[in-house]
Amino acid sequence: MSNNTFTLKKQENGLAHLVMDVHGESMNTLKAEFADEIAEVLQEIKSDTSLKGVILLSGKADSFVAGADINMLANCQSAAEATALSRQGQMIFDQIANLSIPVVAAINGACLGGGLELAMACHARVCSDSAKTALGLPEVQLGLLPGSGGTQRLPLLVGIQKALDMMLTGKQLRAKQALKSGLVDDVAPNSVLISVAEKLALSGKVKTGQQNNKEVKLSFVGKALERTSLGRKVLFSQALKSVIAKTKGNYPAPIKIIDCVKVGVEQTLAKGYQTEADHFGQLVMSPESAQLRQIFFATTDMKKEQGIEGVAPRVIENVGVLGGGLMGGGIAFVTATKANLPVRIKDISHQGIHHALKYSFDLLNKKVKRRFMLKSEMQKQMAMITGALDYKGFKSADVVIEAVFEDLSLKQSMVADIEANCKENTIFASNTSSLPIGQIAAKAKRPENVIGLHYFSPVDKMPLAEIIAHDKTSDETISTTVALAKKQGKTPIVVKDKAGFYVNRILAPYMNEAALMLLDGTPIEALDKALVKFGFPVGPMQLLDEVGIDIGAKIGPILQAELGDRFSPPPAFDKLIADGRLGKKVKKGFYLYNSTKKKTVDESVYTLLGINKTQTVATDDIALRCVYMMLNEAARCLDESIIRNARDGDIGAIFGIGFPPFLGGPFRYIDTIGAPQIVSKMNQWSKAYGDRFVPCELLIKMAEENSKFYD
Ligand SMILES: C[C@H](O)CC(=O)SCCNC(=O)CCNC(=O)[C@H](O)C(C)(C)COP(=O)(O)OP(=O)(O)OC[C@H]1O[C@@H](n2cnc3c(N)ncnc32)[C@H](O)[C@@H]1OP(=O)(O)O
Repeated sequence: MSNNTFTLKKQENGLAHLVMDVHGESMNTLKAEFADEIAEVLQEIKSDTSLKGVILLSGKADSFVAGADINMLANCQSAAEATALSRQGQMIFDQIANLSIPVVAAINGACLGGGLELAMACHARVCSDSAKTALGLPEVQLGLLPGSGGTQRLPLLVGIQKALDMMLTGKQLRAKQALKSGLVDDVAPNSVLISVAEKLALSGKVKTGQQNNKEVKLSFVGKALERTSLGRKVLFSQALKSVIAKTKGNYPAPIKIIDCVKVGVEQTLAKGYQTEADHFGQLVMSPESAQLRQIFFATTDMKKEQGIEGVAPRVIENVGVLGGGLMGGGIAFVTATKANLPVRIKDISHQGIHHALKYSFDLLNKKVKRRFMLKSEMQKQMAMITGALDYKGFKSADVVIEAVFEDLSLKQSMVADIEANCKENTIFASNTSSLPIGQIAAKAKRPENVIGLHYFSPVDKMPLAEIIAHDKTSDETISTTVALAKKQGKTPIVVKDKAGFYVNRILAPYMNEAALMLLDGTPIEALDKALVKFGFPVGPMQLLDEVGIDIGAKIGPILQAELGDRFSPPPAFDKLIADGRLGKKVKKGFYLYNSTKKKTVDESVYTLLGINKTQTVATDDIALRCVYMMLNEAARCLDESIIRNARDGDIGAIFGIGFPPFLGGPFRYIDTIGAPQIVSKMNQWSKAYGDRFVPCELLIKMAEENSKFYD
């Protein structure tokens, strides 16, 4: 077998198949070292005058090309080196585009980043209708931009607006969407993909060389925006405005993406390519991209871990869910639709079952309405979810996930019910956010089967799951629960059974600090703005409104009892509960929830809490006081082995709380700032504001040694 990545195989019909297969790797990625090989293949194509066309395909069974090799980019030592890589990619793809015989890409599976840029350099594209087929330019999620011509080619294929939307969000298109947008020319079942691509290549309809730019179909408004200089001015300035509003200036890549497109459209393609390469080089070296790439590496590693090393998970065929509320409904949804497992819900009322079924129905129906899903597929998925008021149908459950009210004796009785009604080895997984798993398992006959499986709301969207083993949980239970969470599309972290586990434990002091500043007179909007500017998706006051002020108030005393006074709930907050001010769910919280779209603070909160509004804390200090409380607690969690390592702590905070991804998570952020600086600031604040700011032992030790969490 040849060791070449690219092989040209001539066919009897006069076409050649150009197969890309990076040997020894599960996925094709583009590496600089392929340049010579590609040059040779291109020369071979050019010199064979009998060739009628080329079909570019992947040698991997279910993926095309996953982009440029991110490791290669991470190893770049200078912006000039990364710019040169970009230039090299652009030049090679340009040579493909300039071939005088039709080159058609046959795409099955992931076609992302540089992979899509390669496909766009071909003269036409056909993709399979497989669920695995996804086309997109996700570079922005790595803090980068498409650096092999993507910022110039995509607008020519799908229009400026659609191209910006794809590149600024990194969203991936399924086959049908790709066809509708003009990104691909045809869609076919994978079994006939190559013959459809061949037919197209031989049809005489594929334009080659530089003349392959067909006109993008645009609506009337689309034409006005994209085909007039005034329209484009509006379009680009709106795009920029919306990017700045969304990123608060924390992410440089989106701004540079807009610039590349603008230069290519308003000036010349050549200048567009040059701008793309220059910006790409700068972004590869940016700290934001370095952190975002680390998140990719961390999550890729985590996909391979199985809970307890060397302990294989048991096969899961059936899942039960107790409680049809918001969490139960969400858990049933991801179990049926992502894990593809039949799920049986038990609730005490028909209404509860109905609620849970409706949760899935509404989400799936939205997909059907948008034509992302066939009605028959929706019916198939809905048929996986059934409900009952008793334990009928639970006998075969391998895992039962409990999502009932946060009440210890209720949860203990659920454990007893499952032990009585299910198999000997059925796992009982509790979705508690605050009760110790050891206590839930206290009366269990088989405590080794009891574990915590903590999801975050909304379950269908939030990517994290905390897996909490108490001291008697068996290793097999841990590995099996980790496997289930992964199947449900979650990134699980295994944490220790102590109050608040990891995520709520680090969130609580952050929220408390915001509440204390509010009680000191800092306006609600100033608090929220400061933390959104810092990079959180919402501010702490808005978060309290979303989660429920009563929920926050419930967890506080549990944490205080087990972990100490730094968790004592802010005084006067019980007045909010007494006032029925529970947050968004009752349309009464820190903000007003009337029909107007603009978010407005409910000024009556200040009177209720006896607050004299005066902003005395500077915006940066507002954010840092909250964040440093979180960092300190995260370091304590690592010191107490609540989390297994700093990586889990970073991913947990980013995926569970929305800790700013461009900062890499609490531990990477501590490394960036430096433990000595953090300890010194916290010592200052502890003198000014109280003992809660006293830095933990681990941070003090690290400050003394000037050491870091990561090498
Ligand atoms: C110049 C250009 O514009 C710049 C670029 O192209 S930057 C890269 C843009 N591309 C991306 O961001 C895609 C990144 N990859 C992914 O999102 C996912 O891997 C995927 C959706 C393609 C597949 O997901 P999944 O099936 O779960 O497989 P996953 O475990 O993630 O990946 C399989 C292997 O491929 C590797 N891989 C995937 N894409 C990679 C990439 N772009 N670079 C390096 N390695 C990559 C993974 O590290 C993993 O390696 P391993 O088996 O040695 O651990």
